[in-house]
Amino acid sequence: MDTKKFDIPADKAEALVEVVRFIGGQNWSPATGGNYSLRLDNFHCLITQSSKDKRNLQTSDLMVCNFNNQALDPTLKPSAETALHTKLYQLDSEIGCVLHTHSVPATVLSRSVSEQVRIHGFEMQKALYGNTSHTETVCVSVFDNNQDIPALAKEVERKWQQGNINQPGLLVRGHGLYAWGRDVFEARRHVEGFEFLFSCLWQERLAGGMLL
Ligand SMILES: CSC[C@@H](O)[C@@H](O)C(=O)COP(=O)(O)O
Ligand SMILES: [Zn+2]
Repeated sequence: MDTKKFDIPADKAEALVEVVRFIGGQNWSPATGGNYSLRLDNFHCLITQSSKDKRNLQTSDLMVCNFNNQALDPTLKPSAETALHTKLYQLDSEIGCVLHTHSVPATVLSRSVSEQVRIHGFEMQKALYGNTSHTETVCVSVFDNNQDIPALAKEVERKWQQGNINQPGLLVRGHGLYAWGRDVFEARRHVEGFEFLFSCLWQERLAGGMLL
């Protein structure tokens, strides 16, 4: 067990809390759903404790876990989905922040497709790293939900290694969005971009097709 004391950098904790409160204010993290983390180094992340109210998160609601999903302070209970965060940090050393939301559009859209959500024709696609035109097609991978989070993380690893995750986010069916970025700012832009795009797609579906 890694019980090393870790001094949490105040600026990082405050930046993470600020983005989580913003997300909570959008109603993308209701009923304690969602979890949020930030890389501290190549072995540790700062992550939300389990079952905290994300709309009014405090820096004291954060804790440090290592990439083996162990809490440095064993008296604190880390997010139930810590293993997905730590898997992403290990898959890509450039990932600096992982944000997991439970919005209505992401949840319903993920239940209406099989393996991916295809997004085409929206200017907002450019909010997602690597996308430069509405004429491209953004494919967001969808994973079946699983209460066994380490198993779900392994499935993410498998698809990642096959090259099948090429956007800064993925959906878990009937559950929500995981989005990431090199820092909190970029991860927030990705969450906002995805949530906007999912909302557009869902509203188009409700309207019975494209509104063009
Ligand atoms: C309110 S149910 C949501 C949880 O089961 C889970 O999916 C979630 O996102 C929050 O879990 P948490 O342990 O608080 O990080
Ligand atoms: Zn969740």
